[in-house]
Amino acid sequence: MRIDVVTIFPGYLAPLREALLGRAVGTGLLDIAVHDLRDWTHDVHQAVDDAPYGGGPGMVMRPHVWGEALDDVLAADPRPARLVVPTPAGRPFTQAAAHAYAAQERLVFACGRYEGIDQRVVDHYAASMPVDEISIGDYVLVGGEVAVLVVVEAVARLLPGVLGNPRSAAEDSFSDGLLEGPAYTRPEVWRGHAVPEVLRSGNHGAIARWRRDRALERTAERRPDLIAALPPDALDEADRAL
Ligand SMILES: Nc1cc(-c2ccc3cc[nH]c3c2)n[nH]1
Repeated sequence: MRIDVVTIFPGYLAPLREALLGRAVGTGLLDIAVHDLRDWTHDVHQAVDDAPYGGGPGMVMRPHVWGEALDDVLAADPRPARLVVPTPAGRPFTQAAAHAYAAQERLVFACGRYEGIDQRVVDHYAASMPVDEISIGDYVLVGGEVAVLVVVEAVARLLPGVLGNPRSAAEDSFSDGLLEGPAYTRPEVWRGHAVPEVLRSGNHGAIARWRRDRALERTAERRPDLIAALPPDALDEADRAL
């Protein structure tokens, strides 16, 4: 997979070179290119923003700079790409979306700043390629870069070979529509808190049941919306008895 990120703060994307993602890049599982939007400006001030039509606070990112940048970035690789634009007004980014993105050959991220990017940029490219305006949560960041870090990490970990143990991704929270339950490791007792006995019993059937029950309890308590969204056949009789 190739990932391109266009931003006025390339340094914000440095974490993509670290740890798990850095190794994925180093082993060729992932190809990441970060581009400075200002490289496509032609004025001495390298202006990328201007006042909003209709008035209002802040500035809006100018369409022509974005157009020149995205034209060049898209042309640099023949693989079909999906343009992803983080915005508080976007569709929620979910684990299902992460799986869909992991199947893409190429993702191009446009990082907005200020009050965002002139809407005509999204409208223009949406006429010729898939474009997603996505939100990583109902809170407002200062720019799209942090959202890109979140999305790239959620997607990259799903790529074959990136995670040491592929079962981790298969047993993720949300993989079965539920939140993960609690996890424990040594010591058996820590500050008077003991590990639940069933987890030390060696009874794999009882352990699986206990973990499922804890996941159901946690999901019902913290995210009843996920319970409501489960398909009718998702809960078995034992689940319903909980
Ligand atoms: N989920 C979420 C996305 C954002 C976001 C994305 C891009 C820009 C550009 C300027 N402010 C931004 C905020 N905030 N919260």
